[in-house]
Amino acid sequence: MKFTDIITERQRVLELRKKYQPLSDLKENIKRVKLRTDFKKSLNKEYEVSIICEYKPASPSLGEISQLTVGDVIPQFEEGGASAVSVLTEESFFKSNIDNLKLACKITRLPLLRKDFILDPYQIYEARAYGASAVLLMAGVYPDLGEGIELCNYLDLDALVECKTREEIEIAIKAGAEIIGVNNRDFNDFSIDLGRTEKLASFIPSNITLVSESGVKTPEDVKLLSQFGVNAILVGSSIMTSSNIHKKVKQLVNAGNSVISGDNPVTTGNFQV
Ligand SMILES: O=C(O)c1ccccc1NCC(=O)[C@H](O)[C@H](O)COP(=O)(O)O
Repeated sequence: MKFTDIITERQRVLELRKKYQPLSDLKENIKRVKLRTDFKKSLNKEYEVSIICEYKPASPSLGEISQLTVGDVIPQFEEGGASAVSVLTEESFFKSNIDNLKLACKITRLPLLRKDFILDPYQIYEARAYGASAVLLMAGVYPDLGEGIELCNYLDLDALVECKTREEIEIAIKAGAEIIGVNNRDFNDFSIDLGRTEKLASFIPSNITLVSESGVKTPEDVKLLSQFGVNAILVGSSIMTSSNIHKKVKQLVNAGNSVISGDNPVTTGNFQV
């Protein structure tokens, strides 16, 4: 399976969604959906690396991960001290859907990220209509990043702009990104390299919120990434496969709480001085 297969499938399902629920309907629905902001704020805690916990039932790299529902896991994310929740909404490869976002809204007051392969403004409106506080925009995938970020601003959504290279970071900054995510997973062979965050962190100014995404399994991983000046870490698989989700989240959260004020007192923003 190639990354382009995911995008092709996403495009196919998107066209069906547009027929099932036209944009005009979504715009009507948005008027009735309570605004959930503060995603960015929840990631910017002084002397603390925030943990974003992801609802992820399956993935291309692991196949089926868990049969637990959002109702099973989100209260445990909350109890463990998660700062925000990411909900995967892709059907075919991640076995979730947009209704899980709506359900998540009823379960938690934590900020909610819509995690998907966003290709079209329709999906940004959809995220807002289903209760998201933020959406993931991939710098290498979304057709016009500046317009995407502007639409997010217009709808009071935060945009987490995912970048894989220094060039993508430059594009994201020019487009007005305020939150940048560095994904540690290679989308060709699915290998993980936490060193990618280390490599790219220095190109991200400290006024931009930095999120490290993917491959985090242990408190040691959290401590390592904390040294690179990240503000937040997005974790999915290792939490979803844990036999004690609440305890696992707490361990990662505690690791994020202790590092900056303890082991790395000289870290400021995304740059180490
Ligand atoms: O997770 C995958 O296998 C995957 C494959 C191809 C494209 C994207 C993929 N994952 C999306 C994500 O970014 C992760 O779900 C998220 O960062 C959490 O990662 P992890 O903690 O490693 O589950």
